[in-house]
Amino acid sequence: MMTSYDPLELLTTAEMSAADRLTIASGAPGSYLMAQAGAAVALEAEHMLGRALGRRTGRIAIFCGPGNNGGDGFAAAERLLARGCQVEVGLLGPLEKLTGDAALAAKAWRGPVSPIEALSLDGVELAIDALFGAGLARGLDGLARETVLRLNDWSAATGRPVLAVDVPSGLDGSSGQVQGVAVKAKTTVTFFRRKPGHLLLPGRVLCGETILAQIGISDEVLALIAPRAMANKPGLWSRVFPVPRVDGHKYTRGHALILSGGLARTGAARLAARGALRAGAGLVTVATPAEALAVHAGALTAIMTLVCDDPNDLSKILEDRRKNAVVAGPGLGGAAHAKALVRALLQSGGAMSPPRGIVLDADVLTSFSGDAFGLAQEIRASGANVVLTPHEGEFARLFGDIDPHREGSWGDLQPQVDAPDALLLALSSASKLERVRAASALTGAVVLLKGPDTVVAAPDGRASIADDLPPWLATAGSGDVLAGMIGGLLAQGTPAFEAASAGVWLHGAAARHFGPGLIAEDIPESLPAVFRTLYESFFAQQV
Ligand SMILES: NC(=O)C1=CN([C@@H]2O[C@H](COP(=O)(O)OP(=O)(O)OC[C@H]3O[C@@H](n4cnc5c(N)ncnc54)[C@H](O)[C@@H]3O)[C@@H](O)[C@H]2O)[C@@H](O)CC1
Ligand SMILES: [K+]
Repeated sequence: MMTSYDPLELLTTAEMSAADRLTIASGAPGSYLMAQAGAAVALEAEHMLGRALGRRTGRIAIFCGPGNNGGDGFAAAERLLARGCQVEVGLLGPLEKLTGDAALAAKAWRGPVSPIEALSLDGVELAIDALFGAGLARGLDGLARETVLRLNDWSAATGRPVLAVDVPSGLDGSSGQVQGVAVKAKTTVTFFRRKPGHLLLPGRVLCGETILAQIGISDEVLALIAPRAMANKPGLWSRVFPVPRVDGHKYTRGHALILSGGLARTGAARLAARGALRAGAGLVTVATPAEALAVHAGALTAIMTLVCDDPNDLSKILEDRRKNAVVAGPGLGGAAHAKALVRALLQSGGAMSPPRGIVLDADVLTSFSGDAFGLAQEIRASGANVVLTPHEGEFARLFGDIDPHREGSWGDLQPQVDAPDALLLALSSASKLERVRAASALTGAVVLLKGPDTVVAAPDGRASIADDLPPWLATAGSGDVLAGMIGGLLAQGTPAFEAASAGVWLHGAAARHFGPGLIAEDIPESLPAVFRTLYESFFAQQV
């Protein structure tokens, strides 16, 4: 059965094997799961042929590997043959070496099996890639590599599609990274739950459209597996989303403070402020150097202004604990100035309850380049709910080349983090998910690493991955708006992980609503329409 909705949980390949084992242990034979997987692949193959040719004929070539992914290929082949399709099967390696369910599926296949190099693609309408799935253990080489390249060349030259079983072969399902080479699929059929690699780049592009099929694994296994990575969809954060209440008023919706840079760079703070206001903060104030006050005052209406020239001014302003969320970074300017302001910001608030929400972005992150330990210590000492929102460049400058062996670099931080060596290794991992998790575990902040596959991670290991951000969101000032929106959600009391995840989703939804041609100013203005749909569909609230 194919699902038309997207469940949130994302399972690593190890978690998926656990789901498989638990299901088999509860009495469902592995051969049954494989038959179901094969049937789901066969169904999609027929759809694809039907779409391409308007009929269900045309040669199908199935490329099977030596494990259970290949077993799924055999199961699909038998199903397609039974449906009257023309199917040919090639196997990587000797038939006698197949074991377990894959051997049973191969035995049940009534047609011939060619060595993989002899399986011709001439005149083929659809190729099925069942070489490797969750069991990929290393980079592809030799005949496996040649076969993948042959499939890709054929597809590029003829425009005919490849249907991948579980993941395109060569793609690591947990990280979304390519191991040597990988198949470029038109469609991927995966089972039970998606994996992080279906969402993370380049995986998402290599998968083409990912279709989820249910093959008899019960949702009950999720309670035992307790997956920590989720697709970033409203279901992830709707429980704590600040839907306005009839008996609420602007003071219950918090007060966001946005720090501005000097005269030449005020736009970024205004974009962030507009984002915070549209995201629902009750009040928004821009704290600006005196030199830029007139510029802001002339350009702002609903948003207030305050003069803030130095860290002392900021500490004074923050004595007002109703200012419960702060955004610092967009257009803030010079490293020394930004760093001094952030120190004052993190040291203010003390034992505020609930702690102040703080978004650190752009120039603030750059001001701590190479000093992730220093930033981590300040964040941890502050007791604030901090969200860091780097793009790849800022992330690399902050966490890229920290030296764990430098005398005193850890300061008093080491006892505060679990498995520090593993954590430092993970910071340079090829997996975006693992890098962001490590950065979060190190700093004690929620970390959001931007991109078409934005990842948000919390210090406890929870993570969300976006899968629907439109490419036109990458426009000047877009990140400033995002930082402001997260500040606006924090001001309303949304917990940091959910505020960051919801901010990412709303940002993408606003961009999708507006469409191509979007500039940063359009994002806050598109939010009302997004809220309307969200409230009606998710909170059953008439708007
Ligand atoms: N819930 C599940 O886990 C289910 C899994 N099924 C299928 O089973 C697959 C996983 O099966 P396996 O664990 O057998 O793994 P795979 O079939 O992905 O691959 C394992 C085999 O490939 C070899 N291998 C790994 N990397 C290689 C490389 N780089 N070069 C050459 N050989 C390499 C291994 O030695 C092993 O023989 C899934 O992807 C899915 O298609 C389905 O049958 C049904 C349910
Ligand atoms: K595959």
